[in-house]
Amino acid sequence: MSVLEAALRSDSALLSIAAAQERAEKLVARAVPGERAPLARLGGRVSAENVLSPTPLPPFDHSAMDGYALGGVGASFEVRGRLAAGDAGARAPLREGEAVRILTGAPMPEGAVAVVMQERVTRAGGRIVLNRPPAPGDNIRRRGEDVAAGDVIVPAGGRLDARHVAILAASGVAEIAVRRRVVVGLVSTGDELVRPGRPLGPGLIHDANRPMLAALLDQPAIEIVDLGVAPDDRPALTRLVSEAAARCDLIVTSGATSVGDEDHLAAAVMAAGGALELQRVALKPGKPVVAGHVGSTVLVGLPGNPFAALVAWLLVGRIALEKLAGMEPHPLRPLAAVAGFSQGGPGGRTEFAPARVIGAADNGLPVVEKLGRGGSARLAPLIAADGLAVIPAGRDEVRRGDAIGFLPFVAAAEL
Ligand SMILES: Nc1nc2c(c(=O)[nH]1)N[C@H]1C(S)=C(S)[C@@H](COP(=O)(O)OP(=O)(O)OC[C@H]3O[C@@H](n4cnc5c(N)ncnc54)[C@H](O)[C@@H]3O)O[C@H]1N2
Ligand code: MOO
Repeated sequence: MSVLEAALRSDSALLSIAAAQERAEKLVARAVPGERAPLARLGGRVSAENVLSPTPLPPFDHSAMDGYALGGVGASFEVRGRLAAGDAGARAPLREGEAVRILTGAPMPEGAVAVVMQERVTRAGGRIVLNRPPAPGDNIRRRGEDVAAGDVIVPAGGRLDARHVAILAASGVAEIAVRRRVVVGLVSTGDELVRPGRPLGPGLIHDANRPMLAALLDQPAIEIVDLGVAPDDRPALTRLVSEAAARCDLIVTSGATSVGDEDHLAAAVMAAGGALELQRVALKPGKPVVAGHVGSTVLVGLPGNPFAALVAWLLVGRIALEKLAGMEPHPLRPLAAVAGFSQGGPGGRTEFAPARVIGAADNGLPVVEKLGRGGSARLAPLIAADGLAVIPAGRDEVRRGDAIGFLPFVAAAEL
């Protein structure tokens, strides 16, 4: 038995979640390389460069309102001409006592001190009288007040969404460097697994983990490779892991991580020339999660029980994926919440349990109730849950009203 196998099989001390996250990050030497992508393809991708605005925003001083640009600070003005959005600009500077009819977005004429909204003037023939004079500078949007030319408008390592696309488009940038999609291979292990849609024989169950992970990773920054089910057979699993390492940046397996006779993952990783550098994490459920390398490919081995696989992925696996994707890994941070239940403490592991928000405490924090009776194989409680209650390791007990953590599913869903 190798030292690693011995460590896996002993009841040695557990890695803290923070230590496991640090190791998961260190497993990744570098992010995947970059490529160029147009605006229409940026949603959900990760920027690979600090993008500088080639132009100030707004590019020229313009009116924020429909009204009149005023030359001077008087109470009555002679209206001379009209400026609309898209006009190149006024032919002559405004003089004291003159105003120009101006529409939102039109360039400010030289000499204008403010724009008055049309609702605040009385127009009589060719003149306006101000009901309420504006302060100097009112309703003028200045060139560069939003963005100066050369400002970083999109930082490297950000997950891009509509906000980033808006500022890039406004700056006239049509494409940027993004990380190429991370190729993630998904493998389920176990002789008992049957693809959903096929009938079950005696002793068999449907594979829930691979479809679950595929749904979780169905994101623009990721290309999923479905590697199917590996049997409980060391040579077959070794072959599959070797082949996957040649094609993928990250391999995510489930099952075969624990100490049973058919738990072959650690041995298969070693036989494929790899090594596990993370195992036994203080997670409840999810303790048997492992991670390591096969060549330059990172491998994350999730426990077989589906809820344990989900928790181990969210807390440990996704850290490696974020680093590969070119992001600064950001561990999920539970929100402050209040227990709506009482129970014994989780011992040396941090407990995650399906939970629902049932109200607000006097201090405004959400009160959460646990759903189901626990168990890393149960899925039904997740359906009625809003997220996961988080009970930190080391608590002796949890009493109704105690401070606990809460991880909403919405926060956990995205890379
Ligand atoms: N003696 C010990 N036994 C176990 C320990 C332990 O510390 N000592 N840990 C338990 C914990 S905790 C978990 S979690 C499981 C993890 O086991 P494995 O990762 O080795 O997973 P398997 O044994 O292959 O499967 C466990 C369970 O999950 C079902 N499974 C597996 N894959 C799937 C899938 N793709 N979809 C749905 N269900 C799946 C499998 O049939 C088993 O019922 O080990 C405990 N044992
Ligand atoms: O911790 Mo296991 O991961 O309970 O089911």
